[in-house]
Amino acid sequence: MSIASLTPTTRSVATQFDLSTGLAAGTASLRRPLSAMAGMYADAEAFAVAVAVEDVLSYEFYDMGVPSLETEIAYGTSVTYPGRVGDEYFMTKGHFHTRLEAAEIYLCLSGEGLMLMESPEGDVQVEEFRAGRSVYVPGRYAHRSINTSATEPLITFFAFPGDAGHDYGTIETKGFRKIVVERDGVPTLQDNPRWQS
Ligand SMILES: O=P(O)(O)OC[C@H]1O[C@](O)(CO)[C@@H](O)[C@@H]1O
Ligand SMILES: [Fe+2]
Repeated sequence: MSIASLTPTTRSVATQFDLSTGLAAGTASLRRPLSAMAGMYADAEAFAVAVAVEDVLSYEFYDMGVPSLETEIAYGTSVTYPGRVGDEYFMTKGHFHTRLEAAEIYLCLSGEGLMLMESPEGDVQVEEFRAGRSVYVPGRYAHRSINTSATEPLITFFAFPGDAGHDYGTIETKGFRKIVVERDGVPTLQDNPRWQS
């Protein structure tokens, strides 16, 4: 292959991700400390205590700066760290896509967890993440990654249409219908007591 024959671009076409950390040296990630998750966890008291004790990094991910165009593919890695707020596992905020019909694909690189998905009509789907397993998030489904390991980060690679956009407002206002908590050492799906119709 002639590397010189590649079309010059203002953006890098190749990125080296460290498979043990999920991170790309020299590329800035978007970092979400626990304090950025106010209102997301069911146990508000446990959340306040956890943030006061130490505002740890709960997850980080990459926005590789792909143009927001239908013809482009936004991608990156996402790293959700192990931890809990009360009985609820560390998780991403979660979102619908602004273009609701836009789907997304995830490949789990390491760790273990769940993808929680929910349609506006209230259909809830849960899929398992483990190394080598992909999870396809259909269009119209809000999605949230949840790390169910007590020790290992959940590392995924994701890709979605460049013009999908992120609608965080709906989840910030209403929450997901379901949450995942640890019961007798087992990840368990239960109704979200803070969900608002
Ligand atoms: O955007 P959230 O819900 O905080 O979670 C971050 C994850 O979602 C994505 O936006 C992909 O949909 C990624 O950047 C990352 O995997
Ligand atoms: Fe998404």
